[in-house]
Amino acid sequence: MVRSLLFNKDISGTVFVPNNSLYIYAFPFSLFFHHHLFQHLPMAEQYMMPTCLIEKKCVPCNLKELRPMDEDVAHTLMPQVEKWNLVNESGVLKLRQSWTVKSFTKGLEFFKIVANLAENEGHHPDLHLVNWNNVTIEIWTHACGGLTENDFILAAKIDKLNLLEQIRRKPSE
Ligand SMILES: C[C@H](O)[C@H](O)[C@H]1CNC2=NC(N)=NC(=O)C2=N1
Repeated sequence: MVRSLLFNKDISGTVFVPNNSLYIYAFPFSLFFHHHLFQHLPMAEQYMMPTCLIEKKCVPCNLKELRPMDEDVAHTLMPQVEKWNLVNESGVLKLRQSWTVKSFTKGLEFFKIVANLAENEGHHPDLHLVNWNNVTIEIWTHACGGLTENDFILAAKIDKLNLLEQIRRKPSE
């Protein structure tokens, strides 16, 4: 139970949903502003933070008992994929991010770099290239119809690629 003076209620895992689909995760901020509230918590709870996604590897999604994660669990991982939006498409949670590239072929180069990463991870995003220079990537685990840790690992690794910088430097074929 994490009480906040600011909101005067239990805010552990609270999500404030402004008028768009971007979720703002309050917990880290409340941790910063209300750290004195945490002194009474056992050490483990005070510093219980998600594992470091960038160092993990995606695992095969052929486990029969694979289940999509709950929305509140997804929010504990969002701070590690802060450029991504968490969207809920008719009950299916997905990670989504969009970029504008300079040309159609740059968009394809963008996809090629992401495809190499996806093949290495054995986990694959949905790639959209629309209106010739708008790239959108959506990541979710098709095998269970929702989000698993694999999706967050892939999202974190895509951000680490620094794609716009990479395709800017590459001469167009
Ligand atoms: C065995 C292997 O893990 C599966 O076929 C993978 C391949 N890539 C995948 N990618 C995504 N996004 N969802 C899946 O369910 C999935 N399944």
